[in-house]
Amino acid sequence: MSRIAYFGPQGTFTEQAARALAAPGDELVPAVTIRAALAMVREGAADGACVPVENSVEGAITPTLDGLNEGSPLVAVAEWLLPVHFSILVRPGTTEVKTVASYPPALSQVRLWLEENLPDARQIATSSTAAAAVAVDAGEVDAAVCAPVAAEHYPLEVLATGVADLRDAQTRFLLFKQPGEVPAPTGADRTSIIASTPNRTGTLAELLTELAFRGINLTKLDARPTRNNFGEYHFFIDFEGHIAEPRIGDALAALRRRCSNVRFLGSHPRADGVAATVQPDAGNEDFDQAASWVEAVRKGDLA
Ligand SMILES: O=C(O)C(=O)C[C@]1(C(=O)O)C=C[C@@H](O)C=C1
Repeated sequence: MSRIAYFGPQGTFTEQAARALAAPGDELVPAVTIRAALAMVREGAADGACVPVENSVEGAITPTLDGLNEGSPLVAVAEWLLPVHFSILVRPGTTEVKTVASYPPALSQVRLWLEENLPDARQIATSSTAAAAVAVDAGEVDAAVCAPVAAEHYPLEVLATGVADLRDAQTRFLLFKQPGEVPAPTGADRTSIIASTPNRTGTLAELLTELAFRGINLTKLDARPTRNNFGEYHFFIDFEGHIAEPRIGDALAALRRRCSNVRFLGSHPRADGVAATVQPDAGNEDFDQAASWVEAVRKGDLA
C-alpha cells in the first residue's frame, strides 16, 4: 500500500486523477498546494504526488513547473487525462450570487460563461477549486466553480453543470515519485526535462535542433524565469519517446552536452496511448546499426 498525496482538498479534479492513478488499497492524502504535495514526496511523507501539469485551454500549470524545478528531483511515472467541465455550487437556498470563487486557472477556463451568466459577481481566487467549495460552505463566498465531484463532498447545491468555455477542454495530470526505476517503454511514451542553457545567441534553437535532427516530436515547450537574472529562463521540454530508446538516449546526451543543467522529469506511458512518431532513418534500429558500425570501424572492420 502506498500513500499518494494530491492537490486537494477533497473534491478537486486532481483527486479524481489521483484515484485513477492509485493502485487498489493506496491511501490518498490531500495537500493544500501543489508545492506541498510534491514536498510530501521529497520528505518521505508520501510515496507519490498527483498534480495537474497542463490544461488544453490555459496551458501549463505554472505552480507545478516551478515546484518541479526546486528541491530534489522527482520523476513522473504515470499520466492521466480528464475532460474538464465545471459545476457551479452554492449554499442551498441561495437566490443572489454576489461573489464567485475558484482556483485562478479554473476561473480562466469559464471566463465567457461567467461574463454571460454572472456578470456582476466579484471573482475571488482560492487555492484550489475544492477550496472554493469549502469557502461557499463556510459562508465566505456565494458560489464556487468546482469539479463536479465536489458536490459529493460538500453540502452544496448545483446551480449549473457542464460549464466550460470550450467543450473539449482537458487537463493532464502526472504522478510523481522519488527517482528510481523508470516505467518500461511502451512505444507510446513521453519524456520530460528541464533544460537550463547558457544565455547566448541560439541556445534554445540548438536544443530544439538536436531533437529535430533525431526526428523526435515535441509535445510541449514552456519557459519559466530563472528568477536570478531578468531575461534568463529554464525550458520545460516534453517530447515523444522513452529514455530507454537509443534515439532518445542519444538526444538526451546531446542536450546534456549543450546545457548548463538538465533535470530529468521522467519517461512514462502517455494517457492517450498515442504512439511516438518515428521519422525515416531515425528509428531505434537505425541508431543501433549506426553505433555498431562505428564500433566495427574503430576495430578496423570496414567490410
Ligand atoms: O484539481 C483541481 O480541481 C484544481 O483545482 C486544479 C486544476 C488546474 O490547476 O488546472 C485542475 C483541473 C482544472 O483544469 C482546473 C483546476
